[in-house]
Amino acid sequence: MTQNPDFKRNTAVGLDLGWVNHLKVNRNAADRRAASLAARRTVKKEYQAAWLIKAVQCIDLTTLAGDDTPGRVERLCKKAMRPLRADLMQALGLSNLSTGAVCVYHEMIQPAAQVLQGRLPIAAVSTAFPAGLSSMETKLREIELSVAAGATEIDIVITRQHVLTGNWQALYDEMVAYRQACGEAHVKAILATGDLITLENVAKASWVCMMAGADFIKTSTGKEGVNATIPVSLVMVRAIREYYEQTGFMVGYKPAGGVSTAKSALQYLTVMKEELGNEWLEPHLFRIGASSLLTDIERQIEHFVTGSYSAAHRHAQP
Ligand SMILES: O=C[C@H](O)COP(=O)(O)O
Repeated sequence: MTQNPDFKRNTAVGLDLGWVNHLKVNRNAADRRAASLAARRTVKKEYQAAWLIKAVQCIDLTTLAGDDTPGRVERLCKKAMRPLRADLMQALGLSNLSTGAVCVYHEMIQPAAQVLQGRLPIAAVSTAFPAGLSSMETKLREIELSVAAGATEIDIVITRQHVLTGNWQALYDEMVAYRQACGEAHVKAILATGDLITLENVAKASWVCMMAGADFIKTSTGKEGVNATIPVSLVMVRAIREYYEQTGFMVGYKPAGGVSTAKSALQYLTVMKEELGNEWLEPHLFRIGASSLLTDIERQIEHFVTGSYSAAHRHAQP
């Protein structure tokens, strides 16, 4: 996930229940800050194009559908390796561009690996995605099988009932076990924030997963009623910032689910830049989990290059 040999991967630091139990979140303040961030920073023209290229590099290009086929995954992987049309790449003076990774179900790891040949990371969703309600034994085995099949990133789903019942020890223990089962593969902890009811629960779950060694914290599976939002993102990235201040470990952030427009991608980049700084705007610390976002980004870049929009259907869907 990271090319930097000096990068210090997060490891379990122990569960500090006193800290977790005292976490508080002011919902109104988070909403106000979210609204002001969206309104305050707008980027135009070549700056916008540069930010959109950055967004492309941070996409986990995703297909997580019951009717996925090796053919669809093959197209997704080809798109991930060449996310923009050749004429747009040429106009922008770019020779190399790819998304951060592809993200698929376990059964699609092998078809993805055949196309990618190690050129891009494969993230696999795991632990009985999206509900997470299989036995622990099954979930750990699933992780091991996905790593053995070639996934270098594992997106696990947490057990929501541990959060909803305040059983932080159980959440910590499962996250430690998932991290261990991943071995060298990096682990993204999906909190399914739309199921967690309060922002305080989101903050606490973020902290517990980081204390247990998560490499990334991720908002959603894309299957909850409410997926990534800016207020939830503010709570999660502030937890990442404080965790870094306390431990020195840099944990990544992945908003996922419903991020389908270039405009919304720019908002998430803004949150990262304003709250965490430029260091967190790289693919080893920031990903956007999205299935259709790339289509809109390519359209906006085409508009920047040619001055006009083409219909979305003219852009190859992954
Ligand atoms: O993790 C990624 C999400 O499942 C993708 O959600 P989306 O299809 O709404 O972009």
